[in-house]
Amino acid sequence: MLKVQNISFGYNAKTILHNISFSVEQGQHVSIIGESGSGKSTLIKLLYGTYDLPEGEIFWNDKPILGPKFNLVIGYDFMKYVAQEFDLMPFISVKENIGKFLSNFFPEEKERRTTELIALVDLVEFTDVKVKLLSGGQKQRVALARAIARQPEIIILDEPFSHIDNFQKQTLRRNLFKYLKEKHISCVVATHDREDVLPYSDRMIVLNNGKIIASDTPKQLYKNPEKPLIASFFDEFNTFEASDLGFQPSEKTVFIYAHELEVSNNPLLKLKVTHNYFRGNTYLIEAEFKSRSIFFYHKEPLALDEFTNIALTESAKKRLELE
Ligand SMILES: Nc1ncnc2c1ncn2[C@@H]1O[C@H](COP(=O)(O)OP(=O)(O)OP(=O)(O)O)[C@@H](O)[C@H]1O
Repeated sequence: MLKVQNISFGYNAKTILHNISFSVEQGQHVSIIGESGSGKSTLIKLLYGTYDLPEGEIFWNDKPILGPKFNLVIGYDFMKYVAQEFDLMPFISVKENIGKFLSNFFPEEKERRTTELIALVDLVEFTDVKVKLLSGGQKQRVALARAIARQPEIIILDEPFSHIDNFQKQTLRRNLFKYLKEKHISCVVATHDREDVLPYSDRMIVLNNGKIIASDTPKQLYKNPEKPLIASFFDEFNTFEASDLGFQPSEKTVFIYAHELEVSNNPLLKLKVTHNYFRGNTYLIEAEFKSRSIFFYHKEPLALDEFTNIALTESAKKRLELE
C-alpha cells in the first residue's frame, strides 16, 4: 500500500502542495485530476522520490520513499514512473529499449515477454525500428511498455496518453489499464482526460491550488459534483440557483450537466437560443437565461433568437433524487 502522509512541498519559498494525505491499496487505480498548474506533476514526482520532502512522509508498505539526499539513484525497483518527457534510448530499437531491463539469463523468457509487451502497446511493426525515428505517440507507447516490463508493484503515470491520437488511445488505454488490474499492479495517474478516469479509477483525487478538495469514487463525484471544477471535469455543465428550478432549499447552487436538459413540452425554463455548435451526432445549444449562457444538447440546430422550452431529463431527476 502507498501511504502519503501530510506532505507539503514548494520549489522555492512558495508552497505548491499543502498537507496532502491519501493512500493507494495494492492493485488499486487512483487518478489525480486538477487544472493545469494545480500541482499534479509535482505530486507524481514526489511519489517517485524525485525531490526531498520538507514536510510529511511517503511509504510503500513499510519502506519510506526518500529523495535524492538519501538515494544516489532516484527511484525504486518496485515502482515505475512514466514522465511527460519519456526518457528512452534513441539509438537502439523498440525491442531493445523494452528488453533493456529484462534479464539476459533467461533469453526465451525475455523474448516472450518483449513480444507480449510490444503487442500490448500495438507496436509490432516497429519492433526493430530505432526509437529516434518514432513519433511522439509511438515513443510514449515504448515508455509505457518499458515501465511494466519487469512488473512493478506500483506504476505512476503522468498524462500517459497525451501524445497518442484519439484513434489509438481508446485501445491502448483499455489494454494497459486492464493489464494493470489483472496483474494487481497499483496505478496512480495524473490526467486531464475523464476517459482515463471514469471507466477505470477506483478513486479520483481532485487537486486545486495544491490542496485536495475532493477524494471519492468517480461515480460518487459525478453524481454529486460539489464544485464547478469537479462538474467541468465530467462534462459541459450549467450552474443554477435551486430557486430557478423550483428546488428546496432555494439558496442552494445546483450543477446540471448539459446532457441533463432537453427541449420539452412540459417546460421548466424558457431560454433564448444564441448559438448552435455541431458535435457530430448532436448539437450543443447555447441559450440565454437571466443574462447568462446555458448549454444543452439537441439532435438538430434550433432557430436563433427564438425562445425554446427546456426541462430536466429523466436521468437528471434520478441523479438529483427528485423521483
Ligand atoms: N521545477 C520547477 N521549478 C519551479 N516551479 C515549478 C517547477 N515545476 C513546476 N513548477 C510550478 O509548480 C506549480 C505546479 O506545477 P505542476 O507541473 O505540478 O502542475 P500540473 O498540475 O501538473 O500542471 P499541468 O497539468 O499543466 O501539467 C506551477 O505553478 C509550476 O509553475
